[in-house]
Amino acid sequence: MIFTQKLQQAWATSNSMLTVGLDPDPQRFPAELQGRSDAIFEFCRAIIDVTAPYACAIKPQIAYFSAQRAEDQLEALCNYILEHHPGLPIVLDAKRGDIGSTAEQYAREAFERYQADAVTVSPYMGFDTLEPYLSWKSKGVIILCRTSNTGGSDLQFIESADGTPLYLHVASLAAEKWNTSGQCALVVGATFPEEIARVRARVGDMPLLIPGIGAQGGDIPATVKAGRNSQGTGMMINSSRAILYASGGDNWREAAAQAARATRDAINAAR
Ligand SMILES: O=C(O)c1cc(=O)[nH]c(=O)n1[C@@H]1O[C@H](COP(=O)(O)O)[C@@H](O)[C@H]1O
Repeated sequence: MIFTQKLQQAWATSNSMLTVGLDPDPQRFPAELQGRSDAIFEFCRAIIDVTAPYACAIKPQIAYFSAQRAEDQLEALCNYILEHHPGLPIVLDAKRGDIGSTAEQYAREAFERYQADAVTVSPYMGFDTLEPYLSWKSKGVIILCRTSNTGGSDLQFIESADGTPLYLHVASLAAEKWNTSGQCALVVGATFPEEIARVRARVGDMPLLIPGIGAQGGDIPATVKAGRNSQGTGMMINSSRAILYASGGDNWREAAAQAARATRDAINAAR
């Protein structure tokens, strides 16, 4: 199923716009998993199982796996999601960006090796570096636009002669020129609701991946009001650490489920 369709269905069936981010840090794992060679898989599998009812997507961050030499565990997790939670889109957060020939390999990595439904990419090197991802017609290409970190302003706020900041150029290009597959989305940080609204005004109903609530302190009602589309949906609002590490004790599964449910409900209350 194509990415946008899978996402639409997930929004509807789970009544949720929460994306659960997988940033597994073994140092923060509960005691029962310490020292196990499959700890990353088991931690993430449990998190997925308990949070899936409250989520519209799962977003594994690839560096947390590759830094631990655990790409095999990420592969196994993606297979697990496809088998046990087939309605849940997998967003591989890799933030790739390189010349076309290399991008072809990154696209194969995301869409073949990990079977992701979508991948995050940087637009910094221009359209020809995005084309290899877009040639996978059913796959989502999620383009960095206005990132959640403070340093994002260093480049994203640079203005062209008519006063338009770079991040809005990215939004316009994504909506008007680059979206050849109809599967593009944009990353906009919850830490900047005003800019979310400006991006939404430029891109119609295009999906937005919005990290920055939870551990980064973004305001949920302001985010939802700024980012919802004409259907009252249109957002994958990501929370990673606030869910993964809601408790370091024996009740870590229940605490993660509770955090996911509370976040889903807070998002829905603002719709
Ligand atoms: O693409 C992302 O997911 C992303 C974009 C962005 O602008 N800011 C951002 O924090 N993220 C990711 O969101 C995750 C952090 O989420 P929290 O733990 O909820 O703060 C990490 O995987 C980041 O790489």
